[in-house]
Amino acid sequence: MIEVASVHKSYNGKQVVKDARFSIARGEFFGIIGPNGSGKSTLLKMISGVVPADGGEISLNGKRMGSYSRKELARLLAVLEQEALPPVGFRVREVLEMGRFPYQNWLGEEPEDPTPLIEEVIEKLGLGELTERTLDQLSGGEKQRVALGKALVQKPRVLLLDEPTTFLDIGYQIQLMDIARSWQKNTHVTVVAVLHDLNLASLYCDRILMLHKGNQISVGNPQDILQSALIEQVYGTKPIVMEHPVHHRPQIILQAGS
Ligand SMILES: Nc1ncnc2c1ncn2[C@@H]1O[C@H](COP(=O)(O)OP(=O)(O)OP(=O)(O)O)[C@@H](O)[C@H]1O
Repeated sequence: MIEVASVHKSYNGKQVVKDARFSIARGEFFGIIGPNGSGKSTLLKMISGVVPADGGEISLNGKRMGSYSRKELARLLAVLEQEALPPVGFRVREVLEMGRFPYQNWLGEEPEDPTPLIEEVIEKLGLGELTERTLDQLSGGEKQRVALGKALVQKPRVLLLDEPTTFLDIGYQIQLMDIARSWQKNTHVTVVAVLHDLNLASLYCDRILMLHKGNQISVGNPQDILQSALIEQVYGTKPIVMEHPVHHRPQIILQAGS
């Protein structure tokens, strides 16, 4: 359970996240949406502990984030962001093995052999043919799958995804989101995902937080949040919102301007 209470953050005197307050249940798939610069990544970075909040409190399982050691946090949280990948000379298998660092002693050993878990992730993410390649030999989409693989190998309680579908074609977007969701269902990991694509947010999230200029506009299920008038107010463009014929969730259809 993640609790965010009255959290705010400023850069150069400008508040970029203002009074964020919400909670995320264990095992929930929680989305954060909002226009460019609305504070999504900053909020995610505060949840992961990378960026300190200026005020308010974030707690995880009833304990303040600041009271966890770095190693404890690394076992609890994994973040998917491409910048988190190591230098390009590393091979894919080595990168996946790095996901086990939080569990290793100073000799690089851990009580249980992680190989079956690493093999499971390689298989689930279809990385089999890439394991001996170095990162500079991968496409943007392949790197994104490796970054997700490293995060899953970490076996976190909370998986933080910062725009996970960037660089991915529609097939891989769905594949990555499906993998995150099936992992969530099987392991009860809590997923917090910053998403630009409102249709993906609609299809995969249990609840969504909408931000606008650092303000928390609303938190609720996709039907509550993905309404045409609210989207227009926040994004400045009016979409048509229909019910998805298969999933019965909001489907956002963009309209070209005149
Ligand atoms: N390290 C920083 N120093 C100064 N300003 C920053 C820093 N990081 C973010 N900002 C500013 O804070 C605001 C929110 O940025 P943030 O990256 O959280 O937004 P976002 O909603 O994730 O945007 P995008 O959708 O464009 O990725 C922006 O105005 C940004 O310029």
